[in-house]
Amino acid sequence: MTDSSSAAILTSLSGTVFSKGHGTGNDFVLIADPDGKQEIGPEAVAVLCDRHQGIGADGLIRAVHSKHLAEGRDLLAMAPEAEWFMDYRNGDGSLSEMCGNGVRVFVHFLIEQGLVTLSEGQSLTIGTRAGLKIITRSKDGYAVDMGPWEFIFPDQAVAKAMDSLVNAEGLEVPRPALSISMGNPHTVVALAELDELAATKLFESPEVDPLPANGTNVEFVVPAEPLVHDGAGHITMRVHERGVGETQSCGTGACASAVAIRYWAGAGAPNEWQVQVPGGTVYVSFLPGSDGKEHVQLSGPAVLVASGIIA
Ligand SMILES: N[C@@H](CCC[C@H](N)C(=O)O)C(=O)O
Repeated sequence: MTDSSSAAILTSLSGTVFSKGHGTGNDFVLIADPDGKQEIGPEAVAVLCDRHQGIGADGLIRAVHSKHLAEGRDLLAMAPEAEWFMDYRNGDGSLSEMCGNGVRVFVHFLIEQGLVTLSEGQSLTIGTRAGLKIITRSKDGYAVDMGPWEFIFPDQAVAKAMDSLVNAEGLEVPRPALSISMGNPHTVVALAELDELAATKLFESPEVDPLPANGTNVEFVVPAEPLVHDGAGHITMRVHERGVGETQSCGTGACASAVAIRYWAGAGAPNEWQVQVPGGTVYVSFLPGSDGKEHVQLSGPAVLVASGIIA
């Protein structure tokens, strides 16, 4: 994009109030647009998320009443209480179905803006492009019912416990991987050592073969040795996010990583997981859902650091 087109975009957004927040270092620009009057297109998102010439963030979240978006109206027909919709875009402007860290920060933003009231222990249902999500406020943050997980390539995953090969600079040979949908796509690679994780270079997109139809987020994960202590599985993760690059954390990626490592660990693997990411720790639990399916719950903090006005 040229300097003049970036400047024109910033001028068109002049006066817009924004907040900046993060969940374990996965950072977002947040804009309240309850009446759906300020659609922010892909180019504008890329300009605002630029870390040198914009505000800088991994993604942009617009808080909009569900009734103003087609996807939101479909969800309202099922759940009239889902008043708010998380309109999420990656830092490059592309849409993603879901953002796990973003959901927590979104709800925290709604509360801090006085747009919803939510006490500790209470839950809120919101709309996302991956469907309805229920968020419960806790003492330390928020727990999100992310719904059921799915294999992206179920036949290969079940037959061979892997479905693709992933390569990245720093790895000597391509590694077997498992592709998991958390509403958005993930490909999880297990590495044996923390040194190997540190040596993996994530400036460029990892090569994934076969690549899921809409691209993928790639998680590199080292299981702790021993894997389980204090009743929970422990893993360390780095991620290369679709539409962003390497980030400090990815909530849906942490869920997909726990799914894959638990699957590989086999019978007796725990239902509670702690996922260490460069920006902190998030927690993943597997719980029975009211629909009879296994649901994934993601818990972690949400922080708002600043607010401002686009000049
Ligand atoms: N960081 C997010 C995931 C954001 C979307 C992802 N980059 C994609 O394109 O699917 C999270 O916390 O889940």
